[in-house]
Amino acid sequence: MLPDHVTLVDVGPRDGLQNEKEPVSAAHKIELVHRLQAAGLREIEVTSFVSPKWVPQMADNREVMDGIERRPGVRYSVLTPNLKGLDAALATRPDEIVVFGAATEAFSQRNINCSIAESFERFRPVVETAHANGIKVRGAISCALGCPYQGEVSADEVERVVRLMKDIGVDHCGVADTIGVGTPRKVQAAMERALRHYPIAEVSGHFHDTYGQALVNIHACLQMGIAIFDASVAGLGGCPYAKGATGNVATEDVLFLLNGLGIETGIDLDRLVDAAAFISGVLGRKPVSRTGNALLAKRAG
Ligand SMILES: CC(C)(COP(=O)([O-])OP(=O)([O-])OC[C@H]1O[C@@H](n2cnc3c(N)ncnc32)[C@H](O)[C@@H]1OP(=O)([O-])[O-])[C@@H](O)C(=O)NCCC(=O)NCCSC(=O)C[C@@](C)(O)CC(=O)[O-]
Repeated sequence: MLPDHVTLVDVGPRDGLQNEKEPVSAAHKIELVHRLQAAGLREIEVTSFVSPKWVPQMADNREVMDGIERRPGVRYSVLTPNLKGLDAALATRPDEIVVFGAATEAFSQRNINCSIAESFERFRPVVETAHANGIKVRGAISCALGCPYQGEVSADEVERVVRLMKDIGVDHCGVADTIGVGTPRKVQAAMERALRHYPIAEVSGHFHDTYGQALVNIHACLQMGIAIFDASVAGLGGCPYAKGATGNVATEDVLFLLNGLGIETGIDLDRLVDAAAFISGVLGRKPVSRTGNALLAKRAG
């Protein structure tokens, strides 16, 4: 049975914009967050507290977090790879923080400059400190369906990292297809490993649409009862450490699917398309979203 309600986490302001070569102003990022919450998004990944040398686009993290007019009922999350990032993030009152590990050693090294074991030594005090401050911790497992350096990734490798997340007290397990190579059976096998250690309400999917498989993978997760997905308005994005990776699945496309299935999200498609048009205008290109472009063309007559 499919779930009645799905939560979409819009990661556009963070995952979507982190790889943009031209600087996007803090004011535009803040406006994007405002438009997303006006469309009904209740979970927004706003920014990351990572090294500005590694990801310059997120260097304005504090300005962006401080500039948002917060709405009750909306959860604002930020990425923190280590205690330095968490300390800086705490000053901006995030509702949730995200630690991001990888299913493969090669990607862990390229993305956060350490081994998987070292990454968890860094995450452990981050989780403890976040919890001591009453903040929930989401974990993301990159390259759970394939790695740009290693290639195939097995379900055993995914489960190893799921266990590490559970061992250090991470509250939620996000399974991420960083390079978009997953297909439904493989996705279900990876999700099944996450579900051995986390309740279904604390497992989510994060799909990049590089090979056009994201929606079918989300449908495969829905069939398992999974009801939380990351998506990125206008299909923004691409990971700086995964060559050729395109954006996350577009939030508009996921919403169109969910609306068609009669699954409740609380999100207004027209206002979401407005948000997609806004940020695409800022970036000077069309949304990478079938639904967004179709509705914009319809509006234009
Ligand atoms: C993790 C580090 C920081 C380790 O980087 P490092 O060089 O190993 O760290 P370090 O502790 O040796 O410090 C080196 C320098 O970085 C500074 N530093 C150290 N930590 C921080 C911090 N938190 N904030 C700001 N500055 C920091 C530190 O102060 C020092 O500055 P310096 O003395 O040279 O001037 C680095 O590798 C990094 O920032 N990597 C970027 C990771 C990233 O943002 N990747 C993209 C997001 S993950 C993703 O997109 C995947 C996901 C989640 O969406 C799911 C999916 O699709 O797969």
